[in-house]
Amino acid sequence: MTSAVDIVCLGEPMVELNQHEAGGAYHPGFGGDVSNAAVAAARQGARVALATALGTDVFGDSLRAMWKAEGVDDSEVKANPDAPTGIYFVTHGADGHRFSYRRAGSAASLYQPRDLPKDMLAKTRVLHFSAISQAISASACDACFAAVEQVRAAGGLISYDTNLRLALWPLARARAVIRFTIGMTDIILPGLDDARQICHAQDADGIADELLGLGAKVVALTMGGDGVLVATAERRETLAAHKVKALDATGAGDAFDGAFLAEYLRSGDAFAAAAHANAAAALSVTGYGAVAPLPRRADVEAFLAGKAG
Ligand SMILES: O=C(O)C(=O)C[C@H](O)[C@H](O)CO
Repeated sequence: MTSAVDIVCLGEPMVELNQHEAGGAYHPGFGGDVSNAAVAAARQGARVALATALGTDVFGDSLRAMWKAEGVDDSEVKANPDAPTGIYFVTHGADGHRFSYRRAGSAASLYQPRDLPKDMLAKTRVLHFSAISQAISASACDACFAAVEQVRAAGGLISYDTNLRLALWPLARARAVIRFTIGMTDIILPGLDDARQICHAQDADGIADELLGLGAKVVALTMGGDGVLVATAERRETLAAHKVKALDATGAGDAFDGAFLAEYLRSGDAFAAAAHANAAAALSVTGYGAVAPLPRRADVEAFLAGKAG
């Protein structure tokens, strides 16, 4: 019997090789946007599971070991002996971080609707996935839509990050799929740069209006140094960004997503959840890699208490 979880994260986990300094060594870590969000939520106390597939290789084994240590449920992660686990490299330049993928034909990209964990999806409170989960292949995209149908039929919430990666698909297709998907989501978590490519509006308020108009119930628009705009049909608030010494923004949006969902499920308050997630995301950029610097609940609370005091 599948035990109930709070959040099922659907998408591709990967091993990360992060070059901290130009010309320097690549440091191993973990990535994959929804896996990052899963760990971020677990570190805030949520019960989280992954729905995906991994290769039966050392990279897949290391992701499973990491999830075990983090308390993330991998019981529904398929093992595919015929396809590899994806990897990606992170390099840093004057214009920020850059990703180079080695993921074509990965086990996660071969994921199909029939691989979905039906029982788990019927019980979860939230399904979280992203446009990367859809961009990696047609079958993975089909699995996302099938999962949305199953979770909505069972009364769960749909959370979606637009994570636009134009190395994976062309903008016209991405925009069409993302705009259609937003119509099925309860919680939409875009970054401002993505939103400007997906929406007609270019200013934060106009983007929030457009996303609510497409059907989202809660919008949390992350705007880097300009903070976060949180909007529902009834209320709207901008939270200022926290000033921290930023080293690597890889996965900052995923840190926000996971912390937001964990806190939203705890309090039912999107504005309190965004304040918590805003602090978690700020802390996540103070170290290298998508997963290692993700803060725990105590870190976020201490940080916020320090700000208040
Ligand atoms: O870009 C991707 O597909 C990844 O999942 C790699 C990173 O971990 C992710 O982009 C960070 O948000």
